[in-house]
Amino acid sequence: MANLLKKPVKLGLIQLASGADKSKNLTHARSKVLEASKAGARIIVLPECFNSPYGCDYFPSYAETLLPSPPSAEQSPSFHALSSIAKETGTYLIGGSIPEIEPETKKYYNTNLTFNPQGELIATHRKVHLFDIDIPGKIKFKESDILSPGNKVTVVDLPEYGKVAIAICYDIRFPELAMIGARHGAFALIYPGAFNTTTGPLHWRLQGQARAMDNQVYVALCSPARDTTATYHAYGHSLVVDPMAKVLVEAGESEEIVYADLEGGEIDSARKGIPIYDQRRWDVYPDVSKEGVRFEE
Ligand SMILES: NC(=O)CCC(=O)C(=O)O
Repeated sequence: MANLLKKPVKLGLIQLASGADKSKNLTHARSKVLEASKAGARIIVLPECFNSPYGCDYFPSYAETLLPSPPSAEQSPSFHALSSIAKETGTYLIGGSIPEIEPETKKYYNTNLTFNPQGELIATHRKVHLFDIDIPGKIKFKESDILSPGNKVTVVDLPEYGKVAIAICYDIRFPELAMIGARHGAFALIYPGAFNTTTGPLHWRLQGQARAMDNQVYVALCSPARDTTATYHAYGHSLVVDPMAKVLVEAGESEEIVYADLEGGEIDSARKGIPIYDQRRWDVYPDVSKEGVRFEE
């Protein structure tokens, strides 16, 4: 069986407490990434919209320009902060997400930036499925009022370890995306996210376990800490699930870093024990990971 994860690695999820001040959020993110790297984490994840409050009212005022790449420090302070933190700590930094504005079209996106230990940008993922829901009396949210969707699947190679698939929050509800990532060799599906206090208790853990169980890979969900003074109350509960769908670690609601030690053997033994990965009936239904998958915007 292919060794999807080449060597064991400690994953760190930073359940960051962010506020309205972007530069304070960036400084704070740096101190937490330093803490995680000192604890041995070599792949570190930040939450969705880690440098701003989360909400349609905030996307335009916090949006940064990422093109042409690399952007200047004025165009994207978050790009430069993430790059230098990754380099300073010598870690892979999956930089949650930030609101992005595309300079030519003026379209807004919810965008992840991922850096290698040299501080080089190695992936971007624009949230593909926008969070548009309306549960009467509970929560109404329409990202598509402001944001445009991304148009690609993101699988990135971290040469020392192997591949990870990256997507953002609501993207986790679409198992096709996860399956494509897994079938393109990812050892982990990583979701910076910000579920809320209505859907979080119902589905956050379940979604993480379902994607792990379906695909027999590690799954990590990284949330902001809950701030009840903010307009959007993030669920928290950042967690890591193993390839047998067992929750290895789960945060509470406050700021916290959670860690998990990932090992390739766990993927192999899950797939050997319950061989669904190789029992697919592509003669009965199509393989979504094959036809027409877009890896470029
Ligand atoms: N930020 C998001 O995409 C939230 C998704 C969410 O809460 C859900 O239930 O799905």
